[in-house]
Amino acid sequence: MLQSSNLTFQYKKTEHLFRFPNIDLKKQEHLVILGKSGIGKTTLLHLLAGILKPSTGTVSLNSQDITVLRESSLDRFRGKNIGLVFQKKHAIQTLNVLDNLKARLYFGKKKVNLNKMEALLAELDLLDFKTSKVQTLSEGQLQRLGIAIAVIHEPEIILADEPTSSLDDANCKMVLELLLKQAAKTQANLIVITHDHRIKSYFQNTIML
Ligand SMILES: Nc1ncnc2c1ncn2[C@@H]1O[C@H](COP(=O)(O)OP(=O)(O)OP(=O)(O)O)[C@@H](O)[C@H]1O
Repeated sequence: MLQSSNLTFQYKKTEHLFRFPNIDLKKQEHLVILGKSGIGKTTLLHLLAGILKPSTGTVSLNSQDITVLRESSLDRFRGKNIGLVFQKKHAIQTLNVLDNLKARLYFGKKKVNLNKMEALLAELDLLDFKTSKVQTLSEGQLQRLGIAIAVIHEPEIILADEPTSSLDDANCKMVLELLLKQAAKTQANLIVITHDHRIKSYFQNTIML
């Protein structure tokens, strides 16, 4: 399903060349990538998502090497196949909760299905807020909306950047269980990058950068 091989990356105007270990995940296998601050975790996640182009190496999702795709094809591919849970919440502030999900489906060229959207919001304890504007949500609700936006289009792979670092143990457990449950529902791969060692036990595969 997801493979990366010989990935290296250098930011413009910097000396350091990042070298990343190879990744090989079969369907429904999950991975946590650990490492201290500044080691390159977000850089690796952005390479896996096709947000950054590597200096060398390949990233293949379902046998499609995304490093050879042009910008517009890559946007389409990412919109359809990848779900991103960002450190900073990325809902559209001026839209309500439901419209944020519709926007994500539209971007991924997937059908809008009200029942499906409402079922997901119910699972994430957000159904009562479906017509609420994003600005009025609490931090926890925003975080759960971030997960809903990342998975509503049923991506092949869910990539999460530090989803638990600022959370207490109970919320850390809840967010991880939600991510794992959503991944199981659509048979997606889940990759989490973090420096939060509490979450190691949830994953069968670990890479330490
Ligand atoms: N656009 C950029 N240009 C130059 N250097 C960058 C850029 N983005 C990140 N870096 C540097 O690359 C290194 C790795 O950054 P990255 O965000 O991947 O680390 P990280 O392991 O995710 O850190 P953290 O856990 O603190 O989020 C850091 O030293 C950072 O300053």
